[in-house]
Amino acid sequence: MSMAGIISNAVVSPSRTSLPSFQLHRQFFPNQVNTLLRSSVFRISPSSIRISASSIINLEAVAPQEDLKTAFLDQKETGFLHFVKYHGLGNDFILVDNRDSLEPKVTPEQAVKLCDRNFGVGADGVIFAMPGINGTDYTMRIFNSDGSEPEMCGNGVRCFARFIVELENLRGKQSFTVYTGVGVIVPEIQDDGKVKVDMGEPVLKALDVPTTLPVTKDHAVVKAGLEVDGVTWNVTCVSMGNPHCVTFSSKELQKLVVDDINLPKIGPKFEHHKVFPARINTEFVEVFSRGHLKMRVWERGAGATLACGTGACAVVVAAVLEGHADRICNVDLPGGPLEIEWREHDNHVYMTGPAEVVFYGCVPL
Ligand SMILES: N[C@@H](CCC[C@H](N)C(=O)O)C(=O)O
Repeated sequence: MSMAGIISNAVVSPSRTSLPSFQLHRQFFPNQVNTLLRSSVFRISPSSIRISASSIINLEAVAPQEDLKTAFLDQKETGFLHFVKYHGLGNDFILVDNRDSLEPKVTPEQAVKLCDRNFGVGADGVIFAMPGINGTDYTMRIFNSDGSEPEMCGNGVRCFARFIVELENLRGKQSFTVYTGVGVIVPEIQDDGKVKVDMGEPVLKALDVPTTLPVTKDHAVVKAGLEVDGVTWNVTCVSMGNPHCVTFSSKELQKLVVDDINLPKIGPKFEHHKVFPARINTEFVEVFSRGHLKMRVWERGAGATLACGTGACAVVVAAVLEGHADRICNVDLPGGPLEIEWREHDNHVYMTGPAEVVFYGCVPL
């Protein structure tokens, strides 16, 4: 449920809390309570908003939710960052309306602070909705939670598409062109609210992934041995604009059981391995059938996340190349499933999945 949704049903109660707080914006409320709430600090729980003021105020009279959202997103107060937090299967992002400039409103250092789950808002990355370039409708840029800038983000682009729909007040089925670090990406909002994205062609040439691992066929690294932490993993390397190393097995284990993988221990060793000059995202995959896979991911610049869209695309490409799966698969991630198709006739990968608002927020910058 969005914060606006929570607010419209909420009873405000007094509370003293030292937990992370957000400044409540007066435009959420009718005039008579503006003054009282303007400087109040609150935190949200599933059923209530707690305010550090001493009065109890009934908020039933707030304006309709759509107006609240529009009013909130229109705020341009200096010194504050207005954002909407979204998630795609638990891969969460702070979305910033940056349509008036090609300069991100947040620096990489500020992004690190905002993404901090204890001292900040908490997210896997910060995404900027910017004006389009090269004839596109919009530009998307993203900072990982460590402040690095990846070329592309699959779950992020679905969240981006839903954010644009909200910013522009669009209705029904929509699609637009988005300029990213990998070129033009085309997300399409479907009737059921899910977002289908043409993720373009996978890049298999080792030098372009990039990896210095020896190629196994056609300049690509498919089921090659890579030693990490004393284990020889069989890996296939795929770039979906950003680099991925996918493994289904090791020399010792014919099939991985992904829940048994110690991700925080092994993930960083893949990420910083010398054969990956731009670092790497790593996917550990279990095959249930030719159309059903399960993966866990260690992301470059973000660590273990609940989902990775580009990762799921890379997994299906690798599964087809290694002969484990057909071209249309459901991929289970810790945060839920994605539908992935590597289409034969155009060589493009298509990803379909959800993107949801978590809450609306405002922080001093
Ligand atoms: N979670 C994303 C990928 C984000 C970028 C990645 N951490 C990288 O550095 O390449 C996705 O859904 O694709």
